[in-house]
Amino acid sequence: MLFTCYGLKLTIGDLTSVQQQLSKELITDYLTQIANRQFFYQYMQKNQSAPYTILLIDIDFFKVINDQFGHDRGDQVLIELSSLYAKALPNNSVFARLGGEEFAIYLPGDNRPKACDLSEQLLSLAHTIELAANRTVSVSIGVSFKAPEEAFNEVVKRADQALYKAKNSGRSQYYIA
Ligand SMILES: Nc1nc2c(ncn2[C@@H]2O[C@H](COP(=O)(O)OP(=O)(O)OP(=O)(O)O)[C@@H](O)[C@H]2O)c(=O)[nH]1
Repeated sequence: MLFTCYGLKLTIGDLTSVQQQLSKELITDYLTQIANRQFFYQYMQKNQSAPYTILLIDIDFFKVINDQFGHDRGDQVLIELSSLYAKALPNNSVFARLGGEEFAIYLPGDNRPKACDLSEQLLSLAHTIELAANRTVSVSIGVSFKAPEEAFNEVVKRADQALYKAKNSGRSQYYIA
């Protein structure tokens, strides 16, 4: 069967694929192609019953990277970091770009040694992105574990406070809330 939509003749199959594409675009970050903020918060809201860990990751001095190496290189850094992290993360985690140079990871469970190992790994991976001779990217990370009965926005708030401490203590490190 054919439908007419904005002057185009579309089959049901076409409409389904357009709809699927639009649904995917709504939850995907346009630049890095990982999940976006909207998807991340919806996912957290729906997965509140079991223990989980949140990692907030923020690239250090990103404004300086843009200013010194150009906005395109800045974009490239966001893409490279996303790709490195997406490959390194466990399959059951959710990785999203919250906006700008800030990323978040939802990790099922609240295993502290595991969160520490992962944070160390993410700090090291950032340093594999070279900006110039002897100059690499660095990130700061804030970690929080969901407390019983704690609302998801409170868990994120504590991770954000830990991130703030990591930034204020010299960057390129992680803190646990
Ligand atoms: N290239 C690029 N830059 C972006 C994008 N989104 C936000 N920015 C830039 O990211 C920069 C963030 O700067 P700040 O919030 O000052 O943070 P910072 O320089 O990383 O400093 P610290 O977080 O304190 O280490 C701003 O200059 C924004 O313009 C983007 O999609 N691409």
